[in-house]
Amino acid sequence: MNNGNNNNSNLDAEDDDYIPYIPIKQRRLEKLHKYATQRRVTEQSDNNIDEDEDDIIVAGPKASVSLLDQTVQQKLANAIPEKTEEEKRIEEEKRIEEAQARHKALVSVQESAMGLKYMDPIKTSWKPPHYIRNLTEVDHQAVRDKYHILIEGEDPVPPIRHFQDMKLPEPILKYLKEKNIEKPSPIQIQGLPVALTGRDMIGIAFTGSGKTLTFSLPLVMFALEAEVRLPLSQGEGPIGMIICPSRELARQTFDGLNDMAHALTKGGDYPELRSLLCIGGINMRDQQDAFQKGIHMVVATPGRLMDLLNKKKFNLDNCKFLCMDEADRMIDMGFEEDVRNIMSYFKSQRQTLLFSATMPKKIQDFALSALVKPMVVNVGRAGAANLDVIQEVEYVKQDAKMVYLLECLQKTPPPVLVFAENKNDVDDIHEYFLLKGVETVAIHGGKTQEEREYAIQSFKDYKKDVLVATDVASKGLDFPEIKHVINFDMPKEIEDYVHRIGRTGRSGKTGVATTFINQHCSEQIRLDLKHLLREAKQRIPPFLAAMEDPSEKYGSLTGGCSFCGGLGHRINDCPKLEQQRKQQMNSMMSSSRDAGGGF
Ligand SMILES: Nc1ncnc2c1ncn2[C@@H]1O[C@H](COP(=O)(O)OP(=O)(O)OP(=O)(O)O)[C@@H](O)[C@H]1O
Repeated sequence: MNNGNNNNSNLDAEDDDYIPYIPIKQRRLEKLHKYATQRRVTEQSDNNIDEDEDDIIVAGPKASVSLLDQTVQQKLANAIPEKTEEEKRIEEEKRIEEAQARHKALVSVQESAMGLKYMDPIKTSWKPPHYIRNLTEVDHQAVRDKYHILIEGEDPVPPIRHFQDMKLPEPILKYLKEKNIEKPSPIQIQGLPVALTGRDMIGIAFTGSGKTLTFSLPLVMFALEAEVRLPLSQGEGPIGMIICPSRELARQTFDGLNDMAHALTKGGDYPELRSLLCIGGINMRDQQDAFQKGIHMVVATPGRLMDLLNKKKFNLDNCKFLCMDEADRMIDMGFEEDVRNIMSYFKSQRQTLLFSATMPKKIQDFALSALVKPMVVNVGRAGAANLDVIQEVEYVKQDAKMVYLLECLQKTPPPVLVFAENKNDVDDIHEYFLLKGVETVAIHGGKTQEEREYAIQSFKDYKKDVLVATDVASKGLDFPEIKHVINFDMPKEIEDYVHRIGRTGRSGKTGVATTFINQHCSEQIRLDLKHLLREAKQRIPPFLAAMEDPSEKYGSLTGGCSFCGGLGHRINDCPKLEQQRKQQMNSMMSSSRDAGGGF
């Protein structure tokens, strides 16, 4: 990216190659502590302290340790009581988490370079009605308790149980009614007032629980307020932006925004609000009208957005609202660098909202330092599966999967969604179903945009009974009435599993999810799955029940791994963290090689 701040960009890039570095001072102290403990326990000489090649403390006889260090060692040996295994484990976990959290933030490069930190949230003119404001915090908490809403953050905004009390324009209330959205869902009860007041927010709630409306409606209100104050003209805008990890999800969110905007112009004396969809594979000329009159809202995928910003098709000078949907998935899918770069296009403070059904602590840490007085609104454990989904896990041998898949289609009436990890499998299943006379469509990254849109639309319109897809379709897509999700294979990450099965059991309806498992899936993911099933009070099949359980080793695994959210392990054993470290190490080694430097 060339944004006039190359140095900063380089700094930023370095941040992304970040290897959790433990400062020398800390390593030394840890080493000293280890040394002191060993001395007390074994009473051995200190010749055998050092095992690591890169230790800072010099290995060898005591004579080679400085007097100062010897004094510190002696003090530590006398002062620090020996820690239990549990204490050490907790300490180690904390250290890993802190190392991960450092240098990861959702701030623009300039802001971070200038040390700029916003202290107060963005101001909107929206306020809860006085009769809600007059209630006590105890009353508000009673509402939260009733709907199992957990919040964190200073000056909490009150929850509101009825759309009618949210000061929404009449046409919006009518629109919601027409869509059979009568009462706010728990995430909306708390999330809508938070977003409408302009507060930064992390919103976590089950798949299918109405998160999209929680951020889309405030954006429409924000854009409306801005337009009423000072109408946009050509080349201006956007006022706010939603970033989604996939094209399909972006389109769905875009359609929702447009529906609300049309409801406003159709049903009342409200100005026109224009939105722009920025995704790969569509022709921007088709949206020339929005460009010409000024754009209020943008819905985009990160890559395409970067492209358009680079080409100066529009700018974010007046953009004051940013929402990242499926924020954790976006970072996991490798868009972190893009997101950072996008941040550098903002010229002033914005309201930032992050939403997902799965939000491991690493992503919360990534964001929290950049959010201003944020409120975290949480309905259910982050990463927990939707309890309206009946989860069935079956052991199916690799070569029996295709035939058994056909049999599985009989479990429920259509529509059925089948997930497979790779494109070839999707194509094979698609072909097999067509041969068997099943009305099927398929989507994956190798299909053209037209093919993808045709598949989604014909499935949504009930013209096709089965959609076979890679994970593209798992994130946030809202297909009404899906009866059954079949996982032809288990995804590599438990969050993807939660998102996949969350395509059914939406807005309070029950659905079934069947997952094929065999020896091809890793032990780690099987353990995470076992814990997830247990948490959701689902049947655990014998081959998972028989697996050795690490919770026996550690006592309780409440909350699971704080890095990836998997329930079957702790951060110390996290395979994803390990993989990330390896990647970082590789990229550092290659950049070091490129620069002709040594390690
Ligand atoms: N308060 C409500 N009452 C009834 N239905 C609702 C309500 N809010 C949203 N819906 C409907 O529920 C469905 C799921 O909502 P949505 O797509 O926002 O879920 P989500 O939480 O974003 O799920 P995911 O995590 O999969 O993205 C949509 O069809 C939406 O129209």
